[in-house]
Amino acid sequence: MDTSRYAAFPPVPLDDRTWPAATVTAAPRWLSTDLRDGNQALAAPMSPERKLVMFDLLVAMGYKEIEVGFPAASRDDHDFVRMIIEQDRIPDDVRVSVLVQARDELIERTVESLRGAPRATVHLYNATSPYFRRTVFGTDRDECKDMAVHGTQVMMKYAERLLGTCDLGFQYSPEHFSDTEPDFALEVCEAVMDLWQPGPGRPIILNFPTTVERSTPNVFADRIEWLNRNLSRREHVCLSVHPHNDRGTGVATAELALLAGAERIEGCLFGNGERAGNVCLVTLGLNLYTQGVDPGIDFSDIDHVRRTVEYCNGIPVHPRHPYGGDLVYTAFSGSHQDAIKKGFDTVEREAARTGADPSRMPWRMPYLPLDPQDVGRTYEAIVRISSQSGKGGLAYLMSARYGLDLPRALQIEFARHVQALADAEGGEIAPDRIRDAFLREYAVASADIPAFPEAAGTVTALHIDGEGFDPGPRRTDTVRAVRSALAERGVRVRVVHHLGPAGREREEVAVYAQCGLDGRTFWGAGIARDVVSAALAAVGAAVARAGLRHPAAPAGPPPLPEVERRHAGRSGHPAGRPRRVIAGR
Ligand SMILES: CC(=O)SCCNC(=O)CCNC(=O)[C@H](O)C(C)(C)COP(=O)(O)OP(=O)(O)OC[C@H]1O[C@@H](n2cnc3c(N)ncnc32)[C@H](O)[C@@H]1OP(=O)(O)O
Ligand SMILES: CC(C)C(=O)C(=O)O
Repeated sequence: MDTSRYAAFPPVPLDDRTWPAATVTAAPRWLSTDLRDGNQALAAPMSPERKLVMFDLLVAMGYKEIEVGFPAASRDDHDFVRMIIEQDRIPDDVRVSVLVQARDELIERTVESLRGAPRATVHLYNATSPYFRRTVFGTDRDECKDMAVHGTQVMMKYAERLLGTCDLGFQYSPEHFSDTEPDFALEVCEAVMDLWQPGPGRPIILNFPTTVERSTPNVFADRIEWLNRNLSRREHVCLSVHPHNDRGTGVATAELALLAGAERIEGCLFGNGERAGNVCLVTLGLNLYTQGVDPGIDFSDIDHVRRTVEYCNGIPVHPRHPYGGDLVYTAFSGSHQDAIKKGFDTVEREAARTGADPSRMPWRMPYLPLDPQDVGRTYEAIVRISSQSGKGGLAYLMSARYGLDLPRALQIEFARHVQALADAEGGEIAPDRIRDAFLREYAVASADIPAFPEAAGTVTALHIDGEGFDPGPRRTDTVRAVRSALAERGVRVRVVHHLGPAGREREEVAVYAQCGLDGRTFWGAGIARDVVSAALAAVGAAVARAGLRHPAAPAGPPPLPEVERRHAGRSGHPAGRPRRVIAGR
């Protein structure tokens, strides 16, 4: 590869820049150009029906400025604009805009397409960079400026036809601004403003694109800060940016531009658009949200947004796309899963201690910058198990999905079984298979435990999972009942542990018995509606696993139970744990 064919981008001389110390405290004005820049980049542009689906989505999400097309481009584009106007589909608080080149015949048709709209914006553009001046237009600087001025004149002439019926706004973009000499971009914009005469009640939008993103975002921010300082009539100018994503830094470009004084951002949902796309409005909006700034856009059902965008564009959204991809709230790796489990446990403890509603507590969670429930996702897919997972992830999954809080030593032992399964099979292991593996291995059917060899074994520890609701006398009674039920069968229990925090409601109890038998340790699990039955089953299972099965006990694994999954609602348990562990036992 020959790097000598490429040149580094020139920096902007701005030594007293202030944007690095700025912070963003309010959302900018957003413009969705899904129906224009997004649409023009599709191999198969949207049909009128898909355009309408996209338009309705954008309106429902709360976008107030929507570029609805390039009416002079095609009959479809023109007719769509006519349709939403004639069918009165544009809400009162939404302003549509249409794009046009600085060419007389196109401008007339474009302005005409807006007839009957109560408010709209005409967006005029021409490229201003030296390369385009030379190669595409064959003009010098003055001629290039004249294109913009003439286009504005023509636009204003035709706009008179809409006088009194339409509140017509005006937007001008020096296309390829990021490759244009800043002083020339300013000169062109000033000439356009001299004609339009922005003032009170007559604003102008000046929109500065990185038509092709070719520099780092700081260079663009310097350019925006320079413009912000040098544009005249600044209070009547809405300084807008239109970042593309050729270097993969469209989001950073937009965010630094905001720090530098931009007030409006144009982009597309999930970053559709020419080449590597326009800047992604979902990412920008939710980046603000996770800083505590209201983006003013409804992202509460991100999967609906994603599915609709995929339908309209005919392009799938990458599973790792920020905030909306299928996998972005999922951890496969062990240490991530372990930290997430500990994070949820902390929330649960804190909620139990303070009585706070977990869904209203400040969000702080390892590896999850956003609460998935805020965008309509559940906690179910946070942890998925593969060969990269460890005991923490397993423990989370067993707890969050099946209500089984395994003691640490059992987590470690069970993780080895699952690892062996993952090594043997490769790929992901579905949660239900993990649950089944657990039950098959540890909840071995054993109706009774008369074979427990009094002299040879003892129950080293019983872990009661699900009786955590009562730290007081009832808990003591429970322990007493369990001990005496086992004692009747000649089984001594050394220690009883309670798992799970106080305050958790459960319909079933799981007991995990750690038994020392014949000099080795065997775990067994029992799940039942009462703690005594669960404890007997757990000890029985441990005995059976040790090979000390009572002759009358049924051999083999128990029938697999149905699992009732309950996802916590927004006010539910942060980990979405089911109240009932396993039904039908
Ligand atoms: C960065 C952006 O996304 S800008 C938006 C781009 N979007 C689109 O192009 C989609 C819609 N466009 C179209 O459908 C077509 O290009 C049309 C209908 C507008 C025009 O089509 P045509 O007239 O057949 O020609 P074509 O697209 O090739 O036009 C190129 C001509 O326009 C000129 N031109 C290009 N941009 C501009 C502009 N902003 N202002 C004035 N003239 C321009 C070119 O110099 C060229 O002129 P030439 O024919 O004298 O060499
Ligand atoms: C018309 C302008 C704003 C544009 O789409 C671009 O430069 O990318």
